[in-house]
Amino acid sequence: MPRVAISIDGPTASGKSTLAQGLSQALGLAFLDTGLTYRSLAYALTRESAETLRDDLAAVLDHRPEVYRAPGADEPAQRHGIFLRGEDITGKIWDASLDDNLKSVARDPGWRQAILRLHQDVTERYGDIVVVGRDVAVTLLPDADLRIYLTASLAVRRERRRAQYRDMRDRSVTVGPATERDVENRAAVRALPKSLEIPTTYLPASAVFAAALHGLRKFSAPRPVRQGKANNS
Ligand SMILES: Nc1ncnc2c1ncn2[C@@H]1O[C@H](COP(=O)(O)OP(=O)(O)O)[C@@H](O)[C@H]1O
Ligand SMILES: Nc1ccn([C@H]2C[C@H](O)[C@@H](COP(=O)(O)OP(=O)(O)O)O2)c(=O)n1
Repeated sequence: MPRVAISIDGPTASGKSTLAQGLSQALGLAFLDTGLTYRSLAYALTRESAETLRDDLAAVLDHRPEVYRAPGADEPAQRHGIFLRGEDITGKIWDASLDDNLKSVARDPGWRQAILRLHQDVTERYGDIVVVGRDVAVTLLPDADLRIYLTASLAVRRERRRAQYRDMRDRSVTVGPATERDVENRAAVRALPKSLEIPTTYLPASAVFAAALHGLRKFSAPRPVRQGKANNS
């Protein structure tokens, strides 16, 4: 049973990875960025047949999450790494030419199911974890201690992504409005217990981090003992 499991959902450039990285470092957790698996599969499809990948994705693709083994550690004990048949492809999954493959993978329920199974293996192996990505609260971490949904206006998300990738010519900076999937996902997270929506448009990353920690404390605090009428007399 994990000591702590946190899910972070939200649209592109709402600050999911930034918050996850901060929480995993502060609390000494693993950090699984599920978007990296979607990107890796988009890349793997340029090298392997869809049939081979569908048959047993975990046998071909290895996603090693970032891991902080102690709260407050300066450096992770392990950095994010994606391996295709043992070859490190972590640096190859960002090219904008993979965008079409990425969209097909994300839309296909069969691929989503295969990726979910791979992620379930990872969360079982690593235990205490922060997981980032669309739909993870609903599909991957049904027992999370805290479910975060981040929002930010489209203009702010576009500006964040543009600034983030300013010096990286191969990366796609396209950021669109929240998709139908984002809207459904937001409603689904809201309906779950221990969920916290953080509107980040006007909040610096440090304030988002503080709000998340506050939520974690609130939801993990023991419930106050109710005083019955008989005890109050
Ligand atoms: N609250 C915030 N305020 C301003 N910039 C932020 C905030 N959160 C994240 N950023 C910056 O915005 C960019 C996108 O954040 P990122 O965490 O990669 O988003 P996501 O994982 O949701 O796509 C990064 O450059 C990050 O430093
Ligand atoms: N759990 C996930 C993670 C990513 N995806 C899809 C949607 C995203 O456009 C791509 C790439 O993920 P990534 O985390 O890099 O994307 P964002 O920065 O959040 O837009 O994969 C998904 O459908 N479900």
